[in-house]
Amino acid sequence: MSPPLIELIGATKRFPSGTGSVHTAVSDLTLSVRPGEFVAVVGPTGCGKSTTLSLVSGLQPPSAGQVRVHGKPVESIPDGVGYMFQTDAVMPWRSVLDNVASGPRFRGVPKAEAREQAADWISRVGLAGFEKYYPHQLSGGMRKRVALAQTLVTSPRILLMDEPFSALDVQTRALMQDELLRLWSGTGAAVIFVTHDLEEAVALADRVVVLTSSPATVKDVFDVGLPRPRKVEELRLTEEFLAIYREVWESLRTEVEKSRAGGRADVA
Ligand SMILES: Nc1ncnc2c1ncn2[C@@H]1O[C@H](COP(=O)(O)OP(=O)(O)OP(=O)(O)O)[C@@H](O)[C@H]1O
Repeated sequence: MSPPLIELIGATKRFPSGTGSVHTAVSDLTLSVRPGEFVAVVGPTGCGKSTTLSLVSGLQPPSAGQVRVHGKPVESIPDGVGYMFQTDAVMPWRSVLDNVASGPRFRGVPKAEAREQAADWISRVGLAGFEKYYPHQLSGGMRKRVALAQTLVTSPRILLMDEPFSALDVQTRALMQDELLRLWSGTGAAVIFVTHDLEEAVALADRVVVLTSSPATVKDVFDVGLPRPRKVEELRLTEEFLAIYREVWESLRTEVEKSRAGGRADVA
């Protein structure tokens, strides 16, 4: 079995709170992800999911414990990491082609080659013919495709995704989930995918990690033994899917209830 690409070992993150005290967002969290593994992270609203991702991305140093990527402690933003967030990082003043080419350009790839790589990825995400369009001329789903191409064009070994599809309508979201699985399969990239949507987590992942209500630590880990390739819309209707969904929800439900009791109205 290949060694983990991402390791959080007893990771804890504390933030100074406004009142001068300290708020613990993540507590003693241990999780590892191997190459080619797709891990979904779910937990009640505000429990510390994004903070967990920010530890892996090097945006936040842990207050205690260790965070390793490629076997080395994370001290700054590690190489080979692609990000995708709820709000996409598409630049409105640049064409689709230049948006996608900007990552390779930033890494020093010559312009013509960067544009060639970008055109290839634009076509892979189904946007061939839209290279010269600007983001405002595209639908939300198309902009997400641009963001996917932007993320994947640099062939990241690690993909960190924080609710990337949550702003999309249901049908577009399902399409994008399928697209993500198709484009990710065979890349060997390790994925951590944070979501509020338990269906999305089970449909996409090899493992679903349930975090506790704040502060976040790992409560349960569920293996999703559903075969690949998957078509999420079809998968959702199967007995196997529903059985895993129910099991994960049982675990998550208690944390959501604790979180609600603690004053968080939103649920996972
Ligand atoms: N930079 C920061 N400074 C202070 N507190 C922070 C900071 N980042 C996060 N927090 C706090 O840490 C806690 C966890 O936040 P985080 O965004 O990680 O939760 P989440 O589970 O991703 O939330 P959501 O479900 O709403 O997306 C929150 O109480 C938040 O206010």
